[in-house]
Amino acid sequence: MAVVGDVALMGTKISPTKLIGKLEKRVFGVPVSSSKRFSFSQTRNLDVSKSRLTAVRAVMQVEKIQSSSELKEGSLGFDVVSERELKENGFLGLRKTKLVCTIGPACSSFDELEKLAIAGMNVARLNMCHNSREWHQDVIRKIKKLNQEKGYSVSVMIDTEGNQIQVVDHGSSSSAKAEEDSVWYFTTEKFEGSRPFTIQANYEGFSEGVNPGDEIVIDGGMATFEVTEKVGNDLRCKCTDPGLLLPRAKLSFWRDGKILRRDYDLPTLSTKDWSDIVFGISEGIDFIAVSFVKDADAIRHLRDYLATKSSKAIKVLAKIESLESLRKLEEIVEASDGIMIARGDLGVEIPLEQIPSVQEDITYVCRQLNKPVIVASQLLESMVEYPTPTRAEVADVSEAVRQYADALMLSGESAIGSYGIKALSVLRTTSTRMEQSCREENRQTLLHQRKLGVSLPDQIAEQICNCAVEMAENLGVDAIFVYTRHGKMASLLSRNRPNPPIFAFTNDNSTRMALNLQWGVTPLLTDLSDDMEANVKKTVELIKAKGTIQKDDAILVVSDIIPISTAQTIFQSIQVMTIA
Ligand SMILES: Nc1ncnc2c1ncn2[C@@H]1O[C@H](COP(=O)(O)OP(=O)(O)O)[C@@H](O)[C@H]1O
Ligand SMILES: C=C(OP(=O)(O)O)C(=O)O
Ligand SMILES: [K+]
Ligand SMILES: [Mg+2]
Repeated sequence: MAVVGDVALMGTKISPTKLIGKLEKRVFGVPVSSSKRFSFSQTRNLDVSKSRLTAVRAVMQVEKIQSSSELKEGSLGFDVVSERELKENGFLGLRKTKLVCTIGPACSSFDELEKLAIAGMNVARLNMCHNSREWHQDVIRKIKKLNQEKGYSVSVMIDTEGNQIQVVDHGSSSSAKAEEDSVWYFTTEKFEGSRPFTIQANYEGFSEGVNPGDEIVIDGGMATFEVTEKVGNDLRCKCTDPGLLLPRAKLSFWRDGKILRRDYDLPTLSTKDWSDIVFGISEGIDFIAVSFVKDADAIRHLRDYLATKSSKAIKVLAKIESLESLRKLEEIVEASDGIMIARGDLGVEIPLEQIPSVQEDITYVCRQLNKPVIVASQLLESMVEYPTPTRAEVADVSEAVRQYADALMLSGESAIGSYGIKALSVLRTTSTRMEQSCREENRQTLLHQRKLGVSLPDQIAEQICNCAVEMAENLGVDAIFVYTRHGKMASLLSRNRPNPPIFAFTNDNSTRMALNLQWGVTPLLTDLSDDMEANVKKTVELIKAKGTIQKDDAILVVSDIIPISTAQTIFQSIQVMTIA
């Protein structure tokens, strides 16, 4: 009571009793009913988090009897996890925020990968900085096998090593400690055995433009050195802020409190990155995340390359992790298929206290420009070591969900941590809870959408999707169905962050895998014809047969199947149907 009184005194307009009601709703999840249909949908999902646990358990039990997810005549390409979540939790219980897991030694076995898939991993990320080609190939093949044989639908992303200046060797196999005032020698010269207080950097030109008096910051603040002398290309430095030197620690150079921007002669994609990309194409990956993007050129270049070299559509994500990429944010977002806010390295380049607002800005720009955005790095960092997250970490995850990020990513938590599955379930339950709060507050009605379309068909598509979502909200429909070959309509609907789930029916498997990163979209692989009536009829029947749709459920149907065969008129429409 005292707390409520305090809150009221602090100027909130909500009366204590109303506030208690609001808190109860938050804590116990009592639904706010706005319309009859809406409340009907919600009462089926009273305790989403609890029934979700049942869902995961249930999936674990049925997984053995699931058949192939590949398209069969008259079947619906539902992945086993979404299908189970839908059966257990109803339409509104489908999680909106997508989950990405970095795969490392802690989770690379078939069983561990399957546990992550069951626990909701939508995309598996392979960081090409680490491990061997064979290791990555083995992981990709296991994921494909899980998808094909056990009915999961996990997309594969490779993340390029990129060009960055980092430590190759600091004289110790694990971490080395830099003590205050100790003198260290930075060089690119390779040395055999141990050479105390010597740090080998990976790039010949690392010291170009660096002068005595400048600072070298390790991993964004782990330790700091002052350059005391330049010896040829090498640097003699004194440790001014003691700390740890980890393997492959990253180096940044500072003068008068500002990061030193030097025109490194380093392309965004190195020779190794190109060979990793060729490897990725041959393994049928779905996404390439490009590290240390400086401008839109590298992204355009890669997309052009993929258009000619890859038979399937591979989506290119730009990682925002440098000052340059922030300066050219809009052109990079426009040129790419999606964005990763790589807060790890971004925190090396900009002051840490700017990360939260920069994250919010990037998330906003991405939604405006209709590109999916992943919030990455240190979301649950303490869970690399501990089985529960800190309260601050849960608050960070919730904030990313409140900002309507499309996806959240685990790094070390899943790659090397002992509690990867637990970390994933923290992401799942935390995002589900925040999504519910956003729904109850109807926060999506506050979203403003920038006009995107230039051509008339693009403008029509955009208007149809904006209006469709408004209708869906006003009518309180149970689900939105969209028929889409390339995923554009599905993403335009998702951009409006509607309350009902978006079922995106597509006949293109790469569209289906790409939509795994899109907020609120459940992609389904199915045959589509030019006859929209037939498509709708067939998919409703198939969903009905799954037992997930009920009498009187209302479905809003959006279609933009553009006939490929004839010069028929393009027909884009919104229809609402009630299940008889
Ligand atoms: N494929 C892998 N093999 C071995 N270790 C890995 C792999 N992927 C990730 N890791 C480990 O997980 C940590 C966190 O992953 P990530 O954030 O992707 O990399 P980094 O810390 O290098 O930016 C890495 O520092 C590394 O120790
Ligand atoms: C995701 C990131 O990139 P990487 O893990 O490849 O450094 C990051 O810097 O936050
Ligand atoms: K990387
Ligand atoms: Mg990075």
